Amino acid sequence: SSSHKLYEEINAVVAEHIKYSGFTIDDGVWEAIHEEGEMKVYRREMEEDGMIVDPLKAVHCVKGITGHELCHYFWDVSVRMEWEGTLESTNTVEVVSDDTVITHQTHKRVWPTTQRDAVFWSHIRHIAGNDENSPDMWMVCNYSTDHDKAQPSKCVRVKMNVAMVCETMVTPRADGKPSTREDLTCRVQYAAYVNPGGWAPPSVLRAVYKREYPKFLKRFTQYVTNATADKPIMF
Ligand SMILES: Cc1cccc(-c2n[nH]cc2-c2ccc(F)c(-c3ccc(S(=O)(=O)CCO)cc3)c2)n1
Repeated sequence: SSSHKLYEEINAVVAEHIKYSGFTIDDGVWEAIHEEGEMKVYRREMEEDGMIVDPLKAVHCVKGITGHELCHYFWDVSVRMEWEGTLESTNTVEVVSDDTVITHQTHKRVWPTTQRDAVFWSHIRHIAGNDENSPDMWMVCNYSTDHDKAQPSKCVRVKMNVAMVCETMVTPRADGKPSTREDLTCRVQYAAYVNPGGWAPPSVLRAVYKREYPKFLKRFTQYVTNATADKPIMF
């Protein structure tokens, strides 16, 4: 229930991501690392006590799906193994409410670094827009947390703060008929801050980020497109 002690942190993290979701990338510090069609991926080089923690931002435009659908599949742990290529295992350690779960997941090892795992709350939220300068958004935040049911493991635990923020554009039909998927466009903003939690060679980490984020965004958005193609639209 929303009285759960986590909600103070959840509300603060959500507010922070909403504040930065209108971000500008022309402030010179964001370096484009990948552009493919509508997908543009940026990073800024940042270190924290000698470790690479390069924040990442990506924007994408996906035809034929809604922000609600994209966030639903990003939040739904039961389908994560189908689209998250580097995932080795996932375990839901607590269901906080119908919009928040705490998950412990391990990722495949990236040579030569130690295998990583993550324990985080994952919260899905619809922010109803009331006018054009506060648009209607769906978002999912994945934020590291501790949990006594998360087994200690051989992995190095990452600290992460990830947000998927979506807006849906619906092109009105001339014939006034109900919208179809051709009339939908989902504008996606993905922000990820992953502290690897233990030392890893900077060159290896930067290469992994540069390779893995675009791959993940492409594979995940393709997954949602396929999963929703023959289903009624979830607005
Ligand atoms: C997409 C991506 C970017 C950068 C690195 C890698 C990667 N390659 N091999 C291991 C990992 C790895 C290690 C630890 C992690 F926490 C995540 C991680 C990445 C994304 C997210 S999420 O919240 O965006 C999606 C849910 O899994 C969570 C954890 C990924 N994958």
